[in-house]
Amino acid sequence: MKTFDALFAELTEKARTRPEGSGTVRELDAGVHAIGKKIVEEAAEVWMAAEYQSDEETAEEISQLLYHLQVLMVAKGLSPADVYRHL
Ligand SMILES: N=c1c2ncn([C@@H]3O[C@H](COP(=O)(O)OP(=O)(O)OP(=O)(O)O)[C@@H](O)[C@H]3O)c2ncn1[C@@H]1O[C@H](COP(=O)(O)O)[C@@H](O)[C@H]1O
Repeated sequence: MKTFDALFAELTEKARTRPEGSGTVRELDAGVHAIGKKIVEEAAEVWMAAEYQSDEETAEEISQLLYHLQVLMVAKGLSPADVYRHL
């Protein structure tokens, strides 16, 4: 099972090596504005799933929101520690 930190390390490596076919690289190239829109879209999907769908579907939507938040962190050069500091 993948953790938040393990996914972040994977995405950081993708940004560095830019492998062919990586959705993360594509999203990073689209820029912060596009990533931000994706975050808002995923947040709405989390909300709708929590109200109207199963716990499993809600968990999946949450995982997608976390992914897009991490892509934004990579785009902005923020580390998990920068975030954890505020928790
Ligand atoms: N965890 C994720 C992940 N969660 C969500 N997503 C992306 O978010 C999209 C889900 O968004 P939607 O539900 O809106 O589906 P969609 O509308 O069909 O998606 P789009 O057409 O908008 O891309 C997926 O299509 C993926 O592009 C993810 N993309 C990648 N990962 C993981 O990130 C790592 C690196 O991935 P790559 O960079 O693609 O190699 C791998 O471990 C992946 O498993």
